[in-house]
Amino acid sequence: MITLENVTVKYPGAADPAIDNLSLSFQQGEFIGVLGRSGAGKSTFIRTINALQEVSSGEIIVDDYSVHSLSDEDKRRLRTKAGMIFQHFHLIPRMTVLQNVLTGRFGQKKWYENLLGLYSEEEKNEGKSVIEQVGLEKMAGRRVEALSGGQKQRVGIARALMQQPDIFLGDEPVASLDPSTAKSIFGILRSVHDEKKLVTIINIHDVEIAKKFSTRIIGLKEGKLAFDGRPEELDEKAYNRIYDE
Ligand SMILES: Nc1ncnc2c1ncn2[C@@H]1O[C@H](COP(=O)(O)OP(=O)(O)OP(=O)(O)O)[C@@H](O)[C@H]1O
Repeated sequence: MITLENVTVKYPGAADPAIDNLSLSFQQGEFIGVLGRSGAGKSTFIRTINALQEVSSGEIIVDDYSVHSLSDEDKRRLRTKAGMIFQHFHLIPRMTVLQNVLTGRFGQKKWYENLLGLYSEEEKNEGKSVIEQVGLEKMAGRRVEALSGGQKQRVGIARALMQQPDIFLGDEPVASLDPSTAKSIFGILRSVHDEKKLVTIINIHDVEIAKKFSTRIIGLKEGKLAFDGRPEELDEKAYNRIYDE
């Protein structure tokens, strides 16, 4: 469903590529935890899959389409199919939970509908249903600025769900949360993933959480693949391959 063929990403002026000749394939239903030291290329990897970052060479193929040869319009359409969850949530603090969640439909609506905040009853009901799915039903009318970090990330997940995605991408979505909240957020992500049979690819620093919730672990080191296997295959030797200097 998602294939990377010899993908290299080199930032202007950088001595070494951030992603170095990576070839990988991901199938529907896989929940992939991406590990690696700081600077290993994890964020670049996620952003490249979402066509937010251009490749320097190689190809990314999603559902038979080569992402980087798509027009800007088609790239936007592809992005609506990939729900992105961010470390710092990227929510609108003064708007309510429901209003934030409804913005997940942004890419699928006409510009003036977005400008005027026009949503159908059906969309509002769907918004309420995804809010319920992440356990925030009592807070749909509350402003996001009055929520805890864990609750904000649940809103982030609900907004991504509102996109009706095929792919979930997460760039360190629990890095600013305490360990127990982080686990509960991963629990929600995994149950949504299983229910919708998505492809989920998430960068994470916490190896224990990655092993507990992923079906597959990818380890990056200096932009190259240092590990690709099942969580139970990530033994000490593999761990050292990813994290040793
Ligand atoms: N916009 C940019 N311009 C130039 N270099 C960049 C840019 N973004 C990232 N880099 C470099 O590319 C490499 C990979 O960075 P990236 O952010 O993808 O790593 P990461 O594994 O996500 O790190 P972290 O865990 O610290 O977030 C690093 O050497 C970084 O300095």
